[in-house]
Amino acid sequence: MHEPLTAAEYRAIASEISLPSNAFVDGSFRPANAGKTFTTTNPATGEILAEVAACDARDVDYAVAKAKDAFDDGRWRLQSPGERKAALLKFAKLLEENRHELAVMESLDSGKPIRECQSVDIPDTIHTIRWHAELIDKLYDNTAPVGSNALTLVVREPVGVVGCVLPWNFPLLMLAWKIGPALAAGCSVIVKPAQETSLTTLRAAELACEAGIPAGVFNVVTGSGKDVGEPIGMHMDVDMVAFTGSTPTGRRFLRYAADSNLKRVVLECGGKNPAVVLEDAEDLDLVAEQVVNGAFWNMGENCSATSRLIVQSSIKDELLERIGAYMRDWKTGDPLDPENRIGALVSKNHFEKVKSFLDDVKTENLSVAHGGDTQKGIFIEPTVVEGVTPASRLFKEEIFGPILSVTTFEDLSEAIALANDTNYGLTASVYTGSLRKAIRLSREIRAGVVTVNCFGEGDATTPFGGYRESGFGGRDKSVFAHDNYCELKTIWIDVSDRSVDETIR
Ligand SMILES: NC(=O)C1=CN([C@@H]2O[C@H](COP(=O)(O)OP(=O)(O)OC[C@H]3O[C@@H](n4cnc5c(N)ncnc54)[C@H](O)[C@@H]3O)[C@@H](O)[C@H]2O)C=CC1
Ligand code: BAL
Repeated sequence: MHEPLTAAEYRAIASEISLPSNAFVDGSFRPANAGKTFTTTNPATGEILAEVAACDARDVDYAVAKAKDAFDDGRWRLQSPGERKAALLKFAKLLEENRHELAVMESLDSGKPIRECQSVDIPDTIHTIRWHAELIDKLYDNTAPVGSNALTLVVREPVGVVGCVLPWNFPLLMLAWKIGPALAAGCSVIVKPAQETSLTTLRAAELACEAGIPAGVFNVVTGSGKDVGEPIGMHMDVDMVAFTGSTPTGRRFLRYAADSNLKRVVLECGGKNPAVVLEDAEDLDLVAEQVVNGAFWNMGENCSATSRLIVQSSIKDELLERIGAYMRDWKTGDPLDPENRIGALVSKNHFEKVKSFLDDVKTENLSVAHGGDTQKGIFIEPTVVEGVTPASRLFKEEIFGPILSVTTFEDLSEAIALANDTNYGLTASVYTGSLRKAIRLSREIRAGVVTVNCFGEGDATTPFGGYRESGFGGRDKSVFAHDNYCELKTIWIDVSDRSVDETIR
């Protein structure tokens, strides 16, 4: 269904593509109130793609008012689950019909390899919208076991107006993780894409409207974190914020909520994710393949990226050799060429941040086992660094780039201690031939997702989110995400027989 095109075909789409640039509010595109714009560029070439509306607090006020009107008059939330499902399924169908255009737009705006956009970002986005659409007419509300004098209903109701504040690393997919359950639940949304990557979000809002999701329900306000993100966080009529991004910005949303209306906040933040490889791992080729995929998928610009390889010392050299062999398939270059698995980093600023970790390799006298080249514009070759200790910045800080650090251990207790030696707790993977050790590691590592003998983030049915500074307030994906966007209401109906003298409780 998602057949890949050739590089020439993708480039032809890129040369003809029409790029949205205005905010999308109440069913139509509109410039920023103050008429300001910011430039979005293709990070792989530096070419200017579009001048996008630089909105501010007044635009946020306008969009929130429209979203609140839509929520209050019930044009979406009061539709039956079956009707909302039908509109969301049509939205998914339109995304699918426009998948090549969306994949190219995503790649141009973010530097992501088209091969990933076409095989992961776009199909997973569509699947996420479909999955939440399909869920809503299969969920039953509850009654509580209160006895025969009352009937109690425990019902879910949509939380209200939701601000979705998004990162630049998976622009469409993170949009789907938030708006899939939010719209399915009957909420209205104000989406703030990252400034680096606004384009596909704007196009998605247009397609949602075409699919019959009523005006005012899905709004997009483009601009900076300060000018748009903060006013959303502080707004008295925004009932909830769903955020994916860095931990420092996540903290800000908790402060905004405390300083405004105590809005609900769900945060999906950073990670410093370990892959723990024991000497009894059954297939070191499979381990190498999975570790390479975990570390370098999306250039390591991924909150779940494997960034710390924690390997038993007896097999370190052999595993690194096999990792080197798999890395040969990971070619760096033009993101629109499906042969390339490593594209450009998202921006010059981000490139400088990632490159600073390579500078640490020199100052800390660490050894580069593979890669390390930064010579091509803002491209960084996948890199594996050996001999990293817990004291190193490479071990402690989220790099969000294609750099994998390697640390060795002698026994299981040391492996667990190293894996947990972080303030984060998003994902981890463990590789062992022993079921007992796999289960022990899975239970002892403090992370929201642990994969055994593979790397991954689960699928639409499984919750995604982190322990400690990786997350707060709820999970993305699965039926648990649906609950994030719902209030629980208790309705207590007295059915006691008043003809007899009975105490009414
Ligand atoms: N967990 C994840 O998926 C992500 C983690 N990151 C991490 O964060 C680092 C920095 O990347 P950034 O783009 O700066 O992430 P960020 O956390 O600052 O940005 C995420 C979103 O928050 C908004 N935002 C920024 N400052 C804000 C503020 N003061 N108030 C309200 N909203 C605000 C941004 O405009 C964007 O839409 C990366 O190097 C990476 O380590 C970045 C993106 C995604
Ligand atoms: N990998 C999906 C979640 C994230 O990177 O933010």
